[in-house]
Amino acid sequence: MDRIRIIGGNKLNGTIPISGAKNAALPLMIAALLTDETLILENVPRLADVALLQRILGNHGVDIMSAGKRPGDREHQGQTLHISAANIIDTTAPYDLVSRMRASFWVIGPLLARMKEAKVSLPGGCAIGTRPVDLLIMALEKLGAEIVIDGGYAVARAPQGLHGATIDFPKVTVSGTHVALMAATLAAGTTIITNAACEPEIADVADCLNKMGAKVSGAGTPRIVIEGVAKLHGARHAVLPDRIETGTYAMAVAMTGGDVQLQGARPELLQSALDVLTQAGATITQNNEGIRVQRNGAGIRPVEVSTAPYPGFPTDLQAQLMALMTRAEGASHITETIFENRFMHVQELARFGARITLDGETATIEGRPTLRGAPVMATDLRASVSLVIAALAAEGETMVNRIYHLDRGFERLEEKLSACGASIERISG
Ligand SMILES: CC(=O)N[C@H]1[C@@H](OP(=O)(O)OP(=O)(O)OC[C@H]2O[C@@H](n3ccc(=O)[nH]c3=O)[C@H](O)[C@@H]2O)O[C@H](CO)[C@@H](O)[C@@H]1O
Ligand SMILES: C=C(OP(=O)(O)O)C(=O)O
Repeated sequence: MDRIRIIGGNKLNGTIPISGAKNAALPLMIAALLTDETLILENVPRLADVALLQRILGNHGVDIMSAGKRPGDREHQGQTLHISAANIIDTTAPYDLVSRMRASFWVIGPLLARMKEAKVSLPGGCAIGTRPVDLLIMALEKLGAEIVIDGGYAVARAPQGLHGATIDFPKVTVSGTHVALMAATLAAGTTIITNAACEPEIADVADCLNKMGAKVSGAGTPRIVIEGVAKLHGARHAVLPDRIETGTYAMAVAMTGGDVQLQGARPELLQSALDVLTQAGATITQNNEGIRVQRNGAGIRPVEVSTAPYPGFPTDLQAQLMALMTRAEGASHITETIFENRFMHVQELARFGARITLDGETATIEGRPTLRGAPVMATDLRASVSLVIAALAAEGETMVNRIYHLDRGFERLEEKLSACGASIERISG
């Protein structure tokens, strides 16, 4: 299994290109199931999750071609995928594939809408909480589906097709909103989703659906209205930049000190996180290229932060902020309100000498002037990258084990960081 070795202590200086967002690319690829014409997606990141979803879609009979570079493309431009679901040969998404990536469960929405049936394995448990799918099932039932759980599968049927409905989510759910939105595009009549998730990835998917002929308005707000259409067609769409990758590298720079240009980043996608970084002592400026992050001289100031649905501080940046606060000049408090058990990084950060105590959903972090490198490993994606952030500032060597989590969500991580002066290398095998 690959590992990453980091020798801490170098400041980061240079440019980091921001990739397309994993959490938009996945539902956009799934949206291709809604049409028998080709959906062309640009700026798709090269990630393990994207490759796995290609396999899952392939299993349904979807044809995916990765187009070569075009003249004028940047050296590391994301890939362009031509996705054609002209013939769906199988409406079952099997356990061995779905259990490895939660978002693959979302195929249930488009399959039901277009094929009137789907049999999808319940997604695997995950290291950040129980993560049920009851609200996704509730939304599809409102749209007219009959769903039973049988043998670990959600078996869904809508023999008469789906129909429009009002779906009022009792809590904000990104997965629920994606699935309801995609399914409603082909339902007969109008669907209104209230208390919808407002994450930019939802608005990106809605933009793409509208290019495919859907009639969606209000995406990016808590009230989305979808007028169902009989058929969707092909389209071309570029995946928006990854705000979580952006925030992660911004925190890495705040941690090590230095001056880095996050190329292609869009500040409006992560304003709450940038505000927290400014409070912590980083200087953030927007320019034509993206976002510039600097911390020169000043220490790291402690912060009080609670995670919240968009536009609040993202849970997907909570672990990275905690790593940063391990070196703050004072005590910070970070409260996790989205997932009940997203603190697996706490015990690993302790290996660097960090002082963190947990009380329910709140972590208190007593900042320390120095961390020391250590062997570490993590059980989820963002926790893993928080260990990389700690390691970049720790004295001596850190070995990060089990890095397949990192490969799920960070494209060329070690290449991007070493180009800015980090001492970081992947050790294969
Ligand atoms: C691929 C992707 O985009 N993943 C993101 C997505 O996950 P995901 O879409 O799974 O997260 P949700 O927004 O659905 O979950 C939010 C909360 O609602 C709960 N819930 C959800 C569905 C349900 O049927 N019942 C239920 O109780 C969850 O357990 C959680 O406590 O949004 C999360 C919250 O921003 C991010 O951390 C993930 O990175
Ligand atoms: C939790 C995440 O992903 P997933 O929802 O696919 O587990 C994430 O991207 O941080």
